[in-house]
Parts: sequence; structure tokens; C-alpha cells
Amino acid sequence: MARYLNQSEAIRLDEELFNECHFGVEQLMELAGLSCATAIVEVYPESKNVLVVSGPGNNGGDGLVCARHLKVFGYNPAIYYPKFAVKTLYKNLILQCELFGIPFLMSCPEVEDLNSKYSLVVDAMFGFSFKPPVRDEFKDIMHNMIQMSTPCCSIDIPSGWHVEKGPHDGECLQPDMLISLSAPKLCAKYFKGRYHYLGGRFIPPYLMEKYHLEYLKYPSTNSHLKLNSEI
Ligand SMILES: NC(=O)C1=CN([C@@H]2O[C@H](COP(=O)(O)OP(=O)(O)OC[C@H]3O[C@@H](n4cnc5c(N)ncnc54)[C@H](O)[C@@H]3O)[C@@H](O)[C@H]2O)[C@@H](O)CC1
Ligand SMILES: [K+]
Repeated sequence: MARYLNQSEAIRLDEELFNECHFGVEQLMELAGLSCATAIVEVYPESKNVLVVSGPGNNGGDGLVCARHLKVFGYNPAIYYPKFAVKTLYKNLILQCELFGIPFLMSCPEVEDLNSKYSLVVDAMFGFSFKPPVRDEFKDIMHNMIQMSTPCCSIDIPSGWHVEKGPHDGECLQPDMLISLSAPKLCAKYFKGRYHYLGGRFIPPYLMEKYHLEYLKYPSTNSHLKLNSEI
């Protein structure tokens, strides 16, 4: 059984990875995004037309990295990035995606587009720093993703969910797949989809112990691990 982190534990673990272990954000984001891409390839080998919806923070950055690796693995990803990136970190990731020939959508895709053009939508809008309610610039895409019939794979947290209490008032995203990074957060207890994975394989042993995280055995060289047994 994996242990579930609350929001402040997830934020503290993240800070310790950067401040005490001196990992760079690019380092961990690359590993996190790669693990998401390899998990997606395992679960959806035929779903080549993927839309990655990336938000303004590091969860969105994971999505950009994931899109680039999916492209390398022979998928046809497109990206919707609703909020203009200011930080160099995200601008560089966007440039790299463009250099790999990944298109960026200029406007919010309608539900019909999500259903007809894509066989998978990757939700990389918000991660463990999200505080509800969803702000205006993300409302349309959130609404359309809730309405769509295309399967959704959420990175770390199903976007719009409370990090601890899960889906709250009103309609919420119900992803088919959830890839928890480092460790599942409390909201993962409410996940009803078919595939729950753990991704990222970069926590030093002393932090595993400090946060009482279970040593789960990643198969071989994989950086993703299936947590439930529905597959
Ligand atoms: N510790 C780890 O294991 C790692 C975590 N990473 C990723 O980093 C994520 C956390 O990243 P961040 O702390 O940057 O935060 P998030 O990506 O969760 O979101 C923060 C951004 O969303 C905006 N936001 C928050 N609430 C909003 C609302 N209600 N409406 C609209 N916008 C809102 C904030 O203004 C900010 O720009 C994790 O979930 C994970 O995906 C990885 O990149 C690297 C390693
Ligand atoms: K997400």
C-alpha cells in the first residue's frame, strides 16, 4: 500500500528535494514527465493522437516534457497552453516542443474537437499547489474536458480537485488514469478510474523514511509503477 500525502507534506517534500538535495527543477521535471510518457505508452499503446493541456505551474511543465517524450515515442501530441508563459523554464520547454514539431492550439478546443480529434487527453493543468475554485482563464477548457468522452490521464492530481478532499461541489473531471508523482496525495483515494500509476523515481532513501513512504518496487529500469491491479 502506498502512503498518501496531504498538501503541506507534498509541498514540503518538494521543497526538500530542491533545497536540501539540490535537485534542479529541470532535472525532476524531466524525470517526472518521462515517467508519465512511459506510463501512458504502457496503458494506451494505440492512442497516438494526444492532446496535452498544460497549466501555468510545474504540473504544466511536466505536461510539456511528457508531450516531447510522447513525440519521441511515435505519438502525435498537440498542446493547449492557455496561459502565456513568463518564466524561462517554461519558455524553454515550449521552444523544445516546437522544435520537435509539436503544434500548440491557439484557442480552447470545443468538446466535439476533443472527442473527434484526440484518443487521449493528458491533464497537466494543476498539481499539488492548486487552490479551488478554478480561475477564469481555465474555466472553458476545464468545462470541455469534463464534458468530453475521450479518456483523460491526469498528472499527479486530477485538475480542479481539492488536493486532499478530491472532487468537490459540482461537476469534476473523472480521469481514466492518474499518475501520482513521488507519492499519491490524499485526493487519490477518490480516484475511480481504471489505471493508477506511480511515476518519478527520484526520492532519496532518507526522504522516503522521513515521509514514511513505502518502498515500492519499480519493475526493472521503469520509472513508472502500476498501483492498482485492474490492468
Ligand atoms: N515533488 C515532486 O515530486 C515533483 C513535482 N512536480 C510537479 O510539480 C507540481 C506542483 O507544481 P507547482 O507547485 O508549480 O504548482 P501547480 O502546477 O500545482 O500549480 C501552480 C500554478 O497554478 C496556479 N493556480 C493555483 N490555483 C489555481 C486556480 N484555482 N485557478 C487557476 N490557476 C491556479 C498558480 O497560480 C500557479 O501558477 C506537482 O503536482 C508535480 O506535477 C515535478 O515537476 C517535479 C517533481
Ligand atoms: K493535473
